[in-house]
Amino acid sequence: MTTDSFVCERLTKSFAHGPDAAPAVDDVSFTLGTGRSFGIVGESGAGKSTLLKCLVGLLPADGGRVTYEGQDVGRMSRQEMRAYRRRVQLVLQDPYTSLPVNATVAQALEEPLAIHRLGSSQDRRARILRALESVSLAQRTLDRGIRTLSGGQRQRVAIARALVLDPQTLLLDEPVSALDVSVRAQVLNVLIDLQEERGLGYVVVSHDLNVIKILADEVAVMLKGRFVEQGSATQVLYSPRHEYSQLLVSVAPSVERSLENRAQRERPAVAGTV
Ligand SMILES: Nc1ncnc2c1ncn2[C@@H]1O[C@H](COP(=O)(O)OP(=O)(O)OP(=O)(O)O)[C@@H](O)[C@H]1O
Repeated sequence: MTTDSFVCERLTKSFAHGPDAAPAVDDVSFTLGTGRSFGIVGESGAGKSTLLKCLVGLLPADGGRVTYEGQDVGRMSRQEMRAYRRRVQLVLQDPYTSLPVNATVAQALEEPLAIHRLGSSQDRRARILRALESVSLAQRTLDRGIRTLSGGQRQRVAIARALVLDPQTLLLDEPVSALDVSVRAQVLNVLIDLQEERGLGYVVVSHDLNVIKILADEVAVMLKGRFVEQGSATQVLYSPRHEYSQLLVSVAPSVERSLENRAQRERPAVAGTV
């Protein structure tokens, strides 16, 4: 039986107030099943990052409700919020700014464990090695400085930094958009494999429909703060109903190839199509 991890009900968030101010997130509802992927696609400024920040409790919502495994995120005590932020990890789009640039990889991966006061030094080492392996980075990477890594390696370290806490859900904000086309497929493959190995749930936002096609089971199309369409990936991507979704699908390259990869579900190596 499928259970739900996130239930987001009529969520609204505004930054400006007054008669002409449009909410950044406007009456958004969706459900994420445990171990499933929910993709949100929309252009820059649609409200995608704001929505993720509300989900993780970094921004308070103005209206509506988010629950995670039945617990109201807006009503958590400090202690509950701390535990929640271990289980739900936000991976930001730009590994250049989200990682401590002067640290080594080992230090960057240990930091979240220290913040959450988790594990003995032996246990921390085991978690770090497991996370590193999960993102296909060699153990010798641990001694490298963050500055010396390529963009793809940094993004994999950013994902590993989330994984050391053994989360259940990752919120992925444009997980590959800061990367060269040639390394996007590498990182997408890591995310696909991780979900199979660890049963993680994903909420993934992107302006790139191909990324959504590869990662998501359910898809919402976001325009000016609202979900104008949502449904199964196959429905939204094959038979979009809203004219804005139709426009997005019509201009996205490599549609068929990505859909075929999803449909096969053996998850072969993602070709460099995105
Ligand atoms: N801290 C803030 N203060 C004021 N306005 C904000 C703030 N953060 C976001 N906004 C506004 O909210 C709207 C939605 O922004 P958001 O960053 O959520 O969009 P997005 O879809 O993630 O865009 P992008 O893909 O460019 O990151 C925009 O109009 C933005 O200017």
